[in-house]
Amino acid sequence: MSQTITDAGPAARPAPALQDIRYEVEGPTAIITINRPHRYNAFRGITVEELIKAFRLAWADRSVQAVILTGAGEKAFCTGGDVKQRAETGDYGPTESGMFEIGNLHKLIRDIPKPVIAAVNGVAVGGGHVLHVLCDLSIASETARFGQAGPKVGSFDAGFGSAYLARVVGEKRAREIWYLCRMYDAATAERWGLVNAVVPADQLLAEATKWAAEIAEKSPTALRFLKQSFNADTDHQAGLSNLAMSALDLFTASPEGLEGAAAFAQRRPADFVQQVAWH
Ligand SMILES: CC(C)(COP(=O)(O)OP(=O)(O)OC[C@H]1O[C@@H](n2cnc3c(N)ncnc32)[C@H](O)[C@@H]1OP(=O)(O)O)[C@@H](O)C(=O)NCCC(=O)NCCSC(=O)CCC(=O)c1ccccc1C(=O)O
Repeated sequence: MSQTITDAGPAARPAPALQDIRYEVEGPTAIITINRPHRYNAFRGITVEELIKAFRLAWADRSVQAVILTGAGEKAFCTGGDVKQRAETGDYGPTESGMFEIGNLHKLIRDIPKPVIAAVNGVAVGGGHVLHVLCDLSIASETARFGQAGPKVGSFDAGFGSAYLARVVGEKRAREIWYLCRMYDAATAERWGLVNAVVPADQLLAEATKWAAEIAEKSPTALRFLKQSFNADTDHQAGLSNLAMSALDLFTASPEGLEGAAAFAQRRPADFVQQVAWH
């Protein structure tokens, strides 16, 4: 993905038609909302493609100085890959590009030279948890819950999802999160440094907007260099992410990976051990 997007101004580009997300600009803030509440805001291929379009719009729009990423409804921020879609078709569904670009989305959230704030309005699990971890800042509602679930449903993110998480919460806690697949409440997330602040659910978006407005008072150039400086220390994890996504492509098509998705869709415990293909 290109590192430089020429700022031609929003008028130069027609707004794309979006079906899985909403993109709104309010003053200096772009608000990107994953809008699949019937699937707890799980993402499919199209969702990821639209998120990439939205982040690129926010990058190119000089009036936008901060981005808020959130989920529609009160239940979920994002629950990662759409496991039902994967159980039905064996993949995350068709896309314009023909690719499932979750790795590029991860890199884009890091590369957009403007602070990204996750407003975590409910469950953030699996690939949805990874999205909030990758945001510069996270503000959670008191009702938010956090965790990784890949090893329960035949998936994993062994790129930023493991390595960058360990930078945020430390090795022991990152390993606990991935190995046990428990869910953690907002107070624990705040204590562990996973989120910057916790607020009542009805104040979440207002609080995130307030933080974005405070950011917008600062020098965009100073913030751009600071973000790039913070990122530089972990940019090598992008290579790890490429490897992890290649591994995940193979794993999700394996009997063990397919068993995880099928068990979730059929609401039964998975029998992984019978499907393991190595000794
Ligand atoms: C989120 C839950 C903990 C919520 O539990 P609960 O409150 O009891 O509600 P439910 O009745 O379970 O769910 C409500 C409703 O939503 C549907 N749903 C929830 N999550 C998903 C999902 N991920 N995909 C599709 N549908 C979902 C659920 O089926 C219900 O629908 P009904 O019609 O009412 O039946 C709980 O739901 C839960 O644990 N969900 C599974 C979350 C999960 O496992 N996500 C992880 C996917 S794997 C992953 O994300 C790690 C890998 C990764 O990051 C990645 C990296 C690169 C490429 C892809 C991925 C990827 O994400 O796969």
